Amino acid sequence: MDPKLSAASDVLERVDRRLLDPEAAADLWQTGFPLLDEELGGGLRAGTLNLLAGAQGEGKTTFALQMARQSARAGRPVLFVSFELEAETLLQKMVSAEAAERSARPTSLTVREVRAAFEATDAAGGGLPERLGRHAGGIDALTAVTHWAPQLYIHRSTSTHTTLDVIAGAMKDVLAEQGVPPLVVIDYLQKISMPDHLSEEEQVTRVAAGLKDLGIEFQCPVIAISASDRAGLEPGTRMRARNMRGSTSLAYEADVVLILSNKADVVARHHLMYGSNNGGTYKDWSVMTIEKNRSGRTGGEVEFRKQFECGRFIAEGQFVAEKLVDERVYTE
Ligand SMILES: Nc1ncnc2c1ncn2[C@@H]1O[C@H](COP(=O)(O)OP(=O)(O)OP(=O)(O)O)[C@@H](O)[C@H]1O
Repeated sequence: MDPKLSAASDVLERVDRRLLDPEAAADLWQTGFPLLDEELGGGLRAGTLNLLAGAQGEGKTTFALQMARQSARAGRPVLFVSFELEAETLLQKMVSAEAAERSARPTSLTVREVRAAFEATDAAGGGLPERLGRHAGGIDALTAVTHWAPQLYIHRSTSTHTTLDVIAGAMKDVLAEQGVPPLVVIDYLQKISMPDHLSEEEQVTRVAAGLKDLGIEFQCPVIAISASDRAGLEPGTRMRARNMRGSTSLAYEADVVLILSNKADVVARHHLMYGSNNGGTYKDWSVMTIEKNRSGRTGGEVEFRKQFECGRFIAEGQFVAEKLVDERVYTE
């Protein structure tokens, strides 16, 4: 019988077996952002395509890295497909984020300091422990990262060579080595190599369908960052799911669509003028809108404070209390 064909009774039995076996992998991956997990009905699900889009520089890579770190820390493998940044750059952000999370102080080991240690431009000597050990929390952060680092696989990808098949091959490799499928992160979807004769719309359609298939085949979640179309980058526009490049097919294939916006750009004008908060602090927050959500409520708005100098968002977050608007209230 086709292994993809199952009687509902088999499904119930499978769930029951899973519940009784503490070793069996759960089908939910927590994101590390408790409010987002709540909105998603517990976390990211096996077999889903989860898109992350947003304004330029608003922290898409940072957010995705944080979800990757959460999974690795929980002992579950991650495949990070990076078209944008070198593996070392990603790790620098993660070491800094780890230090910040462990520190009660508002300032902590910054990405810049970690980079100086990695690149030996810090006027210190020795290897990583000696160089990071000069900073408060440096050794603890390095120890923590070293502990979960075997779970994180980084694929340095290029738009000329990294096809869906290459990504599937990397997923197979991780599965073979770890015995369980990885959480997959793609940074970013429109970079995946496709035959040149296809239009961009066709390329994006096939990539989205292919990523969804991989999630189903390997029974893992796929998180893909999406680039914005020109309209979504226009000043005066709030990016929406429809502004993802190749959007019709993307939104159709996706199970979850998350959009990051700068709070100062999307909060209604009266809050800026009369609210207890002000523009200066609103810009320190990113609003995440849950524009599509197959397993829960759609339209949820949660916000996270940025700490980009330490390569992270503060994970606790809060629900957005203010009214948000589609048009930016001011442009610079
Ligand atoms: N060392 C640092 N200190 C402070 N801010 C930084 C540092 N490195 C990067 N940033 C800022 O952090 C922000 C988030 O970067 P990130 O790469 O996560 O955003 P993104 O939305 O993925 O960006 P893009 O649209 O360029 O792909 C950017 O605005 C970037 O300028």
